Amino acid sequence: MRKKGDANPFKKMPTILTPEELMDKAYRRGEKVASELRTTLIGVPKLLKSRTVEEHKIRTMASVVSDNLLKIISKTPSIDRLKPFYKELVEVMVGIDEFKKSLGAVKWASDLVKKLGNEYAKKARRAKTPKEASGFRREFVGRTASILKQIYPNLAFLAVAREKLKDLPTVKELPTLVIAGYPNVGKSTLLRKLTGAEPEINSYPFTTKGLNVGYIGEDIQVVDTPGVLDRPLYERNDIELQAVLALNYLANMILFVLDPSEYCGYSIEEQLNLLKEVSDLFKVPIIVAINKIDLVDGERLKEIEEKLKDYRVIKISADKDIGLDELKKIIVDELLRTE
Ligand SMILES: Nc1nc2c(ncn2[C@@H]2O[C@H](COP(=O)(O)OP(=O)(O)OP(=O)(O)O)[C@@H](O)[C@H]2O)c(=O)[nH]1
Repeated sequence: MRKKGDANPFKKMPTILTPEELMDKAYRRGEKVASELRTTLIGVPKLLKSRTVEEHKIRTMASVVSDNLLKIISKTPSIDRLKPFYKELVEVMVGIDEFKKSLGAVKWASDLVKKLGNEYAKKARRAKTPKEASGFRREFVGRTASILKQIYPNLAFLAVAREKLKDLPTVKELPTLVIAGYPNVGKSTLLRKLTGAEPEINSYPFTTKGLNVGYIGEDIQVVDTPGVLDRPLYERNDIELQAVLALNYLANMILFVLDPSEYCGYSIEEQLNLLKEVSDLFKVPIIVAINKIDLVDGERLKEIEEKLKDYRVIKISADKDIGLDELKKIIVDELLRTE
């Protein structure tokens, strides 16, 4: 079986501190180390004592700042190694270039603060007077604060990016069926019936409803897309469209659900137009499920099937459990075969 891949890779990104918060944290840790040291250095000559205290203060502050920045980088997934689905969404939501640039700036600052920490710690250790030792420490603090100020825009960008990206849907790296169709045609009923359990609800960029994800056994992922693939594309702005297009990287097969009873509130013509759009947009096999067959007579069904001659069609009732075993078999055969 294929590796399942993990959850949304941005979930692990740490909270990004502001420069002030980070300096504060470093300062407090430095003070703590210094006060602990002072108690162990009672009786030590004044110059030696202040050299030691300042050196350790500098080293502590440098590593708090440098490690904190480094943690942002190590806990952020490498953009170049992201799955195409996530990569596409990062591009749409925050921009890959700016994202990489900001991480680069953070790395630069982390390295520089570490280097300065070493330099100033050595200087403090060799200071000629206690005043000079504390002067070196103050200089180090000033330079560190100004480095952090310089990367403030990058940190702010990353904080916003994290906020947006941490809620991306959790999808696994499995053969995936994407369900499309107008609202109320029976998509979520079908998802529930196909996957057995209540689907996991994930948010999805630029929609209010999100993605619902379920699994057929351990091998197939089924994604329902309320608010994403359920209305004509011309009604969407560019950014929404790109979020729809990102599904191209997720879908191995589309199940388009059609409601022949039109109780969903959309005419057959409207539904066929959306089907045409979806099939033009996605370069993967499409199956059309004519749902709610319990609500229409045979004559009407024939008429509709006639209009779907170009598609692979299956007639079902999600609610009344008609044709679902056959549909499931088609999905499993198709997805595990094309894998
Ligand atoms: N009679 C009948 N009703 C059905 C069938 N399938 C779904 N329904 C009903 O149709 C209504 C809409 O079904 P949903 O599964 O919520 O539709 P949806 O497409 O997920 O709707 P959105 O979440 O708004 O996109 C519900 O009241 C279902 O009970 C069916 O095969 N026969």
